[in-house]
Amino acid sequence: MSGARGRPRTRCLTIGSSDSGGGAGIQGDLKAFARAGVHGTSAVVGVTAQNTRGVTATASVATDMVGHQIEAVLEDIGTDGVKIGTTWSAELVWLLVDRLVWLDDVPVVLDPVMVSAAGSALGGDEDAVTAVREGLLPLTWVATPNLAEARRLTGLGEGTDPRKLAEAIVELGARAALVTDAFPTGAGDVLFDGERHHEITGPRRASGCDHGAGCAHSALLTAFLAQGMPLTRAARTAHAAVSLAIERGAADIGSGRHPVELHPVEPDREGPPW
Ligand SMILES: Nc1ncnc2c1ncn2[C@@H]1O[C@H](COP(=O)(O)OP(=O)(O)O)[C@@H](O)[C@H]1O
Ligand SMILES: Cc1ncc(COP(=O)(O)OP(=O)(O)O)c(N)n1
Repeated sequence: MSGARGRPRTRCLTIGSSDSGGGAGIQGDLKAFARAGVHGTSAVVGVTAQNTRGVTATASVATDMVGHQIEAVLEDIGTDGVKIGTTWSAELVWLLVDRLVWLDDVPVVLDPVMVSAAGSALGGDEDAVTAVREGLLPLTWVATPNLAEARRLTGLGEGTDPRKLAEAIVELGARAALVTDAFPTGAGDVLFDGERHHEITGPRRASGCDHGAGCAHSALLTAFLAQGMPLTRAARTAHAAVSLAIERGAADIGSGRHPVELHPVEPDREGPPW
């Protein structure tokens, strides 16, 4: 398979849940992959009945079926990057660990989704969080929690400096941690690459179109790393793209928190194209 410029096309696998509203989850990730020019594949671990106002029902997919999806993708198509979103149970997490531990040199981005912007619970129980901590974080290249998720993962309290949260996640085994929407004023993220802290800042958008922002951000980050972009540039480019996607969001879709609307991203160029 080759891309428009004759090079082999980059492939990325998203492991997460369906959002019936099309803004976040698997649907949001596949749109972000397409925007970044990579071929997206998926392993659906759960289904949500969801719109821009919230989640009304959830169901998980049988764990062995998740395993079959991952095997089907990897044995034929292969992957250059993996993004993990919702992880509903410890059993599912340990299956993912078992399958992903064999991937050599493939960036794994973990977006530990626990609650939607509309306030609906999307994470697993405490056993699932423990399994993420003990099993998945050590396989993770970059974890991308928001502040609340970072606190739950680390057990650190309200008011903990986001830089300390990122360091604690690296101590738990991730190679790097990017705490999203980490500043009380303005907007932006805090990245700890295992050695140094980087602040990624930008204007705060108030369009009301932020549903799917976290999914789009971590999916773009996965795509950029899979394409070989250095981590700090990938993190800055993903934030800039999502910030614009909030500003120019899909305000005509739904009556709650409208979805983000990603615009084409060309990571081959020196800087962000916007
Ligand atoms: N109002 C906003 N204006 C600009 N950027 C934002 C805004 N809200 C979130 N972001 C950016 O969107 C990305 C996803 O972050 P976040 O919304 O925290 O994810 P999640 O949906 O997982 O909570 C981050 O790069 C963050 O800085
Ligand atoms: C199925 C599903 N997965 C993940 C999320 C969380 O999406 P996110 O991008 O963090 O955006 P918000 O929902 O917080 O706006 C989700 N909602 N559904």
